[in-house]
Amino acid sequence: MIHTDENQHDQQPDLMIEAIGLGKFYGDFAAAQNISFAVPRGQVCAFLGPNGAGKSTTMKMLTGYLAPCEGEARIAGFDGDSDRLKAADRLGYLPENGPLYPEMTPLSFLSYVGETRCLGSAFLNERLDYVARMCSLKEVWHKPIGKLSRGFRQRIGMAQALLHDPDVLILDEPTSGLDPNQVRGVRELIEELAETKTILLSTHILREVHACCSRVLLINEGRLVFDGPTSELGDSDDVLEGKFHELTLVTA
Ligand SMILES: Nc1ncnc2c1ncn2[C@@H]1O[C@H](COP(=O)(O)OP(=O)(O)OP(=O)(O)O)[C@@H](O)[C@H]1O
Repeated sequence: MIHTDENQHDQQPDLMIEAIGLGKFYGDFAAAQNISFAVPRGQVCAFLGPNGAGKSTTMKMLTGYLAPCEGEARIAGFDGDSDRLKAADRLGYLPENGPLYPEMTPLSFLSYVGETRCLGSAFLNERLDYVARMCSLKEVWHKPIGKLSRGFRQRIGMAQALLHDPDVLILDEPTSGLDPNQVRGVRELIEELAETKTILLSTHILREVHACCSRVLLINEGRLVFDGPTSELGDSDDVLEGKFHELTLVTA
């Protein structure tokens, strides 16, 4: 796809998340290399791989939190390096262990996030109300974050990712460490968001893949080893688990 200033501003791009030959190296070690894929508008895509495969590294490069050693990342057609602020406006990112301020309440933290994003007060109030409802935060809205369970903290992370109403969501293990009821709640939230957003979602829970994602990207030892429709990896969690195992056997 050719991106010009004109088509970036006059029409919505078709490709909302683009990884173009992304690579990150620590000395001789490749945490991620030659990662290329493009997620079209409206698609919900699972990003799978064993521990240490390179999922978070790739997501950090896509979101502008980590500079790639090679390649480019684009969000909604905007280059993550030269057009970083425009890309950030269109993107909501839930990092694996996002920073939260324990002495703040969800309300004060999210208001602060909204101010740093320069959201106008009427829009911010509307969005605070929306995320409090969508992320089921009302009962803890005025409690210090440091006193909240992991489940609530994870939902505050989701709320900050959704606050500015971005088109694109990059969610790094949104259900990690949650109990089964909380997992279900987050899954339902993602299903609802999937109606209007483009989503890249990393997870170790294969059930989430069948529930939410039409496409799977699978990474192993820093390289993309599968990119295709979820249906190509079987129609049950057992079959998916077998394929996952097959595709991620350690090569060393
Ligand atoms: N700053 C760093 N210095 C050196 N190695 C690093 C650094 N950050 C990540 N790595 C290594 O890069 C590899 C990929 O890490 P990454 O966190 O991207 O994996 P992951 O797929 O997200 O794993 P998990 O599922 O456990 O979260 C790992 O071997 C990790 O130890």
